[in-house]
Amino acid sequence: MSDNKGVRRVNEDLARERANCSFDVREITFLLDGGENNTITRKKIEDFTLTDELLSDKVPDECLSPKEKYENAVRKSCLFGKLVKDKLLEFGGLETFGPNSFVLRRIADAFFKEISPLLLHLGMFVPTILGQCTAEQQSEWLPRALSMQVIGTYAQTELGHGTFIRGLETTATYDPETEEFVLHSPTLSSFKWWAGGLGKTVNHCIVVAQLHTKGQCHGTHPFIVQIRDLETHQPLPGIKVGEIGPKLGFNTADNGFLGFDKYRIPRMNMMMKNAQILKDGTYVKLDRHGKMTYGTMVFIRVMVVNEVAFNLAKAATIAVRYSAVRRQSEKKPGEPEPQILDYVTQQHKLFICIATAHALQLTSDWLWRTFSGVVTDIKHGKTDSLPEFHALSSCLKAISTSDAALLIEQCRHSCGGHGYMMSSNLPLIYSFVTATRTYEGDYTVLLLQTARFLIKAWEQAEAGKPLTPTVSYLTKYFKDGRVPWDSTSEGIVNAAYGVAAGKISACVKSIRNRVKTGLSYEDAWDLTTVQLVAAAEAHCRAVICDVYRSEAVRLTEKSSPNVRAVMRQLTTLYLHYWALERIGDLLRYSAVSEEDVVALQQKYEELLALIRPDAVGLVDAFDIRDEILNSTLGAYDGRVYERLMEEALKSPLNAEPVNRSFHMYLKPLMQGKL
Ligand SMILES: CC(C)(COP(=O)(O)OP(=O)(O)OC[C@H]1O[C@@H](n2cnc3c(N)ncnc32)[C@H](O)[C@@H]1OP(=O)(O)O)[C@@H](O)C(=O)NCCC(=O)NCCSC(=O)CCCCCCCCCCCCCCC(=O)O
Ligand SMILES: Cc1cc2nc3c(=O)[nH]c(=O)nc-3n(C[C@H](O)[C@H](O)[C@H](O)COP(=O)(O)OP(=O)(O)OC[C@H]3O[C@@H](n4cnc5c(N)ncnc54)[C@H](O)[C@@H]3O)c2cc1C
Repeated sequence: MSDNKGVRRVNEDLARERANCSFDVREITFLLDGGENNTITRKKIEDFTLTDELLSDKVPDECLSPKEKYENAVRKSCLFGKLVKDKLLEFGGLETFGPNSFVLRRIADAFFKEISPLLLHLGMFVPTILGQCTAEQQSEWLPRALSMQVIGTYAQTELGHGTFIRGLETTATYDPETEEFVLHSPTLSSFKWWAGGLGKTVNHCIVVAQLHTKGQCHGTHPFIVQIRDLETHQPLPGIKVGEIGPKLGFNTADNGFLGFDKYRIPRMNMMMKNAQILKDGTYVKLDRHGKMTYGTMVFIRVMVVNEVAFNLAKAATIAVRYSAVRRQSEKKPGEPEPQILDYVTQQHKLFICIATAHALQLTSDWLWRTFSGVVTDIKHGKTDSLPEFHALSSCLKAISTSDAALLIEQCRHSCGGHGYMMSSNLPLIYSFVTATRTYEGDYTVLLLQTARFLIKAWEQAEAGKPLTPTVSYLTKYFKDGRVPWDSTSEGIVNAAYGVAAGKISACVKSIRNRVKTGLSYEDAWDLTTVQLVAAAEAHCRAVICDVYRSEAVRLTEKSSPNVRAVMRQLTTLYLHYWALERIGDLLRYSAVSEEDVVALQQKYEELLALIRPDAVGLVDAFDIRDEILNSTLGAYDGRVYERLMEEALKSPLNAEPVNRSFHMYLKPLMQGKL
């Protein structure tokens, strides 16, 4: 596969796909990056960070022991941290990145095949200092955290409780005599469990604990707690800390446990932006909304939507490129084996992945802008937009993580046996993304939070009160009756809102009927939760369809006709896919007819055929470098079989022709001497 100058050639099928692509790939890259300048900046950063020799591992990470893997991840995290500090700050300072901090996440994937043990430091420790500390506290902690003298994590979840924050058992009892809090873990179930980096890496953590003062409990509050000596790294007296053991993924994140035995911290280590303890132990509540201490979780839920969109784009890139290279079976007797991308079933598996990566990325950009507005409101003392934003970010986090995990697994299936290889990177991408469905709020629990908001919104609509933007559609669909059917993209989005409204209405009726039978509201709610989760999902799907369609139209207003055409094909494919997936709901809540369903299916199959010639161009437009993709199946040049063999030869089992187990066990067994 090399020409005589030693330059590696691109696989011929991939080269042909690229030659036949109908549009300029760079144009879509610019759209996805938010403009050509962002692409230029990203590429510059990638160019000077991804050349480092520390990227290459002689032995694949997956062949190392858990301890070696962790140590390698710490080594790389420190080098990555230094690189960020030295080179990127030189490049213009972190502030110049803005939403481009996503570029850092992208680059980080080239350094860590799994997770950096420092992810929680930058991902949650620093944001919580920014969101929960007073200005004075920030000036104490932020410089130390940013210069990595203090390395931290976020320890909220306990062995006994993750979802139910009010049920956390760790206590922080104020002692006015010494002006200290006494942290204590009264039970085994109160041990902190899961925090990333806690097991071996961090020296500080944010601990969420029940605050007691003057004999009263004031609920959960965050505290900054030093847990290890800065010089020796030994756990401090009164601290019991360790790592929780192997997991499905996240195996380099040293998730940990932590218990306190009457451990004392200074009063000022309580994060005091939203509530304070005065020296004499008086509790002062500053949070007028009541849930401002949940702020870091909301921030991460917003970040996670972008995170999973990017990971789905990686999986789609791997699977589509591989499907263009891989040939299998025959369509007609005697014909050459086709590229597996030519099977319509394969297109059905993969093109929805490309479209969903776009849908989630554009929705994430929109969510980020909405979030910035909410943050500005809060800075001006306005918290009215928080309930709606909590409902919106909760359902988008739940649906995006769940859809992405399912589709990444579909990408793996679509690569057959080779997709099962760790070197394809699909198992690691999946193990990372499937965790996002649970952490930062479980899927069902978050959809029920959204449902709570939707039911209230329905009641407001009934009472003729004004509704906030994302639920204003309820007024339109308030009256019973089926939504008219119209097979245009706009018509499908309207029908999706109609379905959501129909489901919310059905939930309201169920709850009310159950209450009429004498049940309490809580019991009636509980019995209706299957429908409530489905209603929240329908609402969220309508929002994603709406945002994706309108954002794609807006972004392509000035695009070339071919780019506009292919972007339109993808949005239409996405809307048809979901209309067909939820056809039962449409038959129940809209006027769609059987002929309309046939037409939807036919149009969907036509779209698969239209997108087919551009599939490789579309994944190339994600512009994910080989170092970041980290995949034998998905590299730009398509040298799939060569890479699979190269990686196989790196296996430690291939370092010697005969393994010692032959002499120890097999031979004695063969000779009847065991
Ligand atoms: C939502 C809950 C389940 C609520 O439970 P309850 O019903 O018990 O709540 P309450 O009674 O307390 O309150 C009800 C009331 O409050 C409203 N509410 C609830 N939450 C909020 C909120 N957040 N904002 C606003 N309002 C809120 C709710 O609507 C009700 O209102 P009404 O009464 O009016 O109806 C809650 O308890 C909960 O959230 N549980 C989930 C727990 C959770 O999420 N835990 C997270 C632990 S930390 C974690 O998991 C970390 C994971 C690892 C993270 C890795 C980060 C990677 C991400 C990438 C980031 C990249 C960073 C880049 C850095 C780099 O360069 O690398
Ligand atoms: C990889 C990973 C990393 C993590 N990192 C951190 C970290 O750094 N810091 C940290 O503090 N935590 C962390 N967590 C913990 C994470 O936040 C919790 O696991 C998550 O919030 C879910 O809580 P839980 O485990 O208690 O699940 P549970 O709440 O016990 O959920 C179990 C089941 O019960 C259901 N359920 C629970 N409550 C309800 C309800 N009210 N109604 C209906 N169904 C319900 C859920 O839907 C689920 O099916 C991490 C978790 C993972 C997997």
